[in-house]
This record gives sequence, structure tokens and C-alpha cells, in this order.
Amino acid sequence: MSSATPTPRDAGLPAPATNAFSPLSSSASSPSATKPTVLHLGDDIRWNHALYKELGEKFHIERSYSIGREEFKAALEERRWGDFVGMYRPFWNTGGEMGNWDEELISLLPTSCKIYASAGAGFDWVDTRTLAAHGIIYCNAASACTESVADTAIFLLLATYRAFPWSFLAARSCNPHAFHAANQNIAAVTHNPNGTVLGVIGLGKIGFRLAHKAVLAFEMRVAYHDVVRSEGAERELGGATWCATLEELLRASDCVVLATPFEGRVLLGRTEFQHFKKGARLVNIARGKLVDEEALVEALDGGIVSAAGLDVHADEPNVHPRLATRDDVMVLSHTAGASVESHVGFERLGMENLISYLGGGEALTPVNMQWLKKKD
Ligand SMILES: O=CC(=O)O
Repeated sequence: MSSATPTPRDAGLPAPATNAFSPLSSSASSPSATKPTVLHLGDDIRWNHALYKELGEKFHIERSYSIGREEFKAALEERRWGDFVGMYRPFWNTGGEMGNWDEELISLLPTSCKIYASAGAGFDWVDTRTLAAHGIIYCNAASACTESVADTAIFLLLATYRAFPWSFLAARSCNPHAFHAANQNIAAVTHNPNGTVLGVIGLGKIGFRLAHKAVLAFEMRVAYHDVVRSEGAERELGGATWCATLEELLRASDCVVLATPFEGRVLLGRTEFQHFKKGARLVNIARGKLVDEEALVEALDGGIVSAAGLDVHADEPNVHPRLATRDDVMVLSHTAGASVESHVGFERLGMENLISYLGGGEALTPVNMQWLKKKD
């Protein structure tokens, strides 16, 4: 196709409708001679149509839709989507069917690729260090779901202090005896969070926001453990305490919240639970694999941990059966960040990252700059 003949996409119009029903094929038009290509992974965007139109004006957009690993690898090998300069995954429901982004997959990317901008806060499924070694920036979208995840942390926190799972399950059972038992006995064992110590592991965007909400809502005192100490954040949190070691944090906290990425190792196992204050609580809105769930069951059985609130689980979509059935544990289905506002923000931030970085500016939310091998 001559570059003088505008395609619907060149004219800023939506892609031909047939694309939406042809998941195993790439886009209908051949790559534009003048525009660099961006590979869009997974389903259509749902919300930010004006910005997507702008993206389409700046880049030729190829679509992989939702194909499995072998097909995806074959497509990369045969350069089905050309020499794309960036990848865009607007939402976490789709676009991850190729599996983990490891050396095997990353080494098949065209050398032209400079950026992968994805939905989601966590990036345990992508080897960002290897991407960086290939000169590719990975941008996550934690800031788009900060509010939703922080709100969920507050819900779980309150559930652990006030035995809400027990109350909920008793009412839900429609068993008058269970209802009566909860109604009569809960007051003797539950507490207000006000004035107690919230121990945050990982004071990034989400950790900070949930701590801020806990200070505002419950006047909690904040302790945190992070590789980076931030005196500014400490002031904003009304005088938060930095703990140089995890053990120090665990010993100081009435409720421990995990808000740090999974970096290949369990953070809370048998040894660490021994450092908890007796009867402290645990909330996990980060990644299930950060916790040794068997050790958590033992800590709950032994009264070391009095209650837990878990949005995430080590073996999703399976929930540990001995955690799922307890009335001192609130379990959710990894939905802390799941709101319309997060979805809108994921789509938008991914496109903003692509437009800025590929346009010669800064990536807005990179996570692997420290390892990045520069490309021309
Ligand atoms: O877990 C959800 C996310 O990574 O955003």
C-alpha cells in the first residue's frame, strides 16, 4: 500500500471491524511506511477512545489479541507484527496468554522494541531485568490502581481488627446459633485500630497511600520498612518510623501490611512470624508468594497472628483451604485493584508512557531504569 493512500487508521478512524473477530491474525492493514509500529496485546481498549485515536495517529497499531505461548513465539519469529518499537497491554484480563516474559520470549523481540507499557501494579510475571538488558523499558501502572488497592487494604485491616469474617460468616450461615455466638462473643476479642501501629512493608505509592488513609481514618501510627528512607513521607504520615530491618518492623507492628513486589523470595515465613507481636494482624494486598501460607496457618493456630486479610494467594486461582475456611481470615479473589477507575487509568497511563517515551521524552512510570542498556 502506498503511503499516499490513507488507511482508515491513518485517517484516525477505528480499525476495520473484522479485526475484532479475528484473534489469530494481526491487523488487517500492512505496517505504515511512515509511522513506527506499536504492538497492542490483548483486548480492545474500553474507555479512553480519544487517546487511543491519538496513539493511532502517531503509531501504526498492530494487534496480537490473545494468543498462547507457542503461537506468540512463532509470530515473533516470523516478524508477523513487523519491527515494532513498543508494546501496550491496556488491561490485565487479557494480553498475558503468552505466559511469563522470560529470556525465551524477550530474546525473540525485534531489536527495535524500546518499551513495554502494561496495566497492573505487580510485575512478577515479567523479567524486567532481562528486558532492560535488551534495552527495553518496562512501565507498570501502579499509580492507576493506588486508590483502589489502598481502599482494599483499609477494608482488610478493619476486618482483621474487628473480626468481620466471623460476623459475616455467622450471619451468612443463616444459623441462629452461629449468629448468636458471633453477636455475643465478638466484642470480647475485637479492637479499634485507633492509635495502634501499622507496619508497612514497602512504602511505595500504594504503601504510602494506604498508610495515609489509616492515619486519617484511624489515627494509626505508622512504621515502615523499605530500602529507601523518606523523611518527607515520614512527616506527611504524622511522624512515621523507619525500621532498618524487617525484624524491627515486625516487632513494632500491631498490623503488618505487605505492599512490596514479589522478587522471587518469601518474605514472611516461620522465622519472621516468630518476630510478630503476639496477636498482631497481617494484611496482604501485594503478592501471595510473599507469604509462606503453611507458616501463616501455624501462626494463626498458635495465636501469634490473631487475624489475616488476604487479597492475594500463593497459588492463584487456588486459595489455601486452611486459610479459606477460617473465621479469623478474610479472603478475597485478588480484586484489590479492580475498579472502573483503575481500568481507565491503566489504559491511559500505558498510552501516555508510549507517547512520551517514543516521542523522545521520559517514560512516566518505568521500573527497570537502573538496569537499562541504552539503545540508539
Ligand atoms: O495485582 C494486581 C496488579 O498487579 O495490578
